[in-house]
Amino acid sequence: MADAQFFAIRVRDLVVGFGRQIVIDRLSLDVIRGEILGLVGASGGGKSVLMRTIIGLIPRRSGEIEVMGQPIGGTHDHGTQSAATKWGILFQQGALFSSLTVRQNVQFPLRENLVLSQELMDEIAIAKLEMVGLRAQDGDKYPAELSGGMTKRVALARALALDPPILFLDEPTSGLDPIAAGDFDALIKTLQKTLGLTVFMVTHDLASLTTVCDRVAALADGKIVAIGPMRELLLSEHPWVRAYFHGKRSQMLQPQMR
Ligand SMILES: Nc1ncnc2c1ncn2[C@@H]1O[C@H](COP(=O)(O)OP(=O)(O)OP(=O)(O)O)[C@@H](O)[C@H]1O
Repeated sequence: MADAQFFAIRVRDLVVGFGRQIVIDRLSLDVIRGEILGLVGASGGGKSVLMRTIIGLIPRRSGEIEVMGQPIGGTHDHGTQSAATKWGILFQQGALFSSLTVRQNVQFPLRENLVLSQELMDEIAIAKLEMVGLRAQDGDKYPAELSGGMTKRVALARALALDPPILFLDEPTSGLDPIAAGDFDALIKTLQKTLGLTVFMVTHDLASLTTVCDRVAALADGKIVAIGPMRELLLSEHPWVRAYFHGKRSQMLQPQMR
């Protein structure tokens, strides 16, 4: 199907809720292969729920989801678990295993999913650490010995361990200072270009949205109310999108965007 080659993620009429609360309400969204899509929305608006549902970690009430041409969840429950391990995922609390070294953390998905010699796993770990801008010797450190920026990079190296075609990032720059956040953004952009990765990124970071995202999608009232390059989002008439990008705080931060 031509569409499956063009789109990395296709979501149709998705409904997700908890008890009486409907969080995602007949939402549709297409993510193009090779793009970095930024997802914005109010706190508690359902961004993480949407991401986790796409990955197959949260059940849906109705709707269709396809990731890299494969249906997620629904009646194919055996596919759910493999989807979560097959795609690279960096959660907001992307905690590393504190009792494992950096190298062992990066190797964790390899151990869980493949049978490889220790030598090969060590080579892969070094390659992944270098890919995210860390040194081979950082592999001997424990998570408690890392800065926030290094921790995110190790979590990213772990997410890349199985060479996923798609990365899911939940607020990857939260908690980083602006320089570390900018460096992390540049790394994501480099990975997109060099590995041809598709990136689905939940973020509140206006700098990330303007500098690395090819398109931005705005989630409000359980739906995608605007989607397009940042310059188009800035022209959106939707009240929530206007308030988000043209509110006092955004204007203070982004005078050049007006
Ligand atoms: N497992 C769950 N059980 C019940 N309710 C949940 C569950 N997960 C999320 N919710 C609810 O779904 C809504 C959306 O939460 P979600 O974490 O997706 O928001 P968000 O847009 O990612 O917010 P933030 O920007 O603050 O991280 C919230 O009202 C939350 O309480």
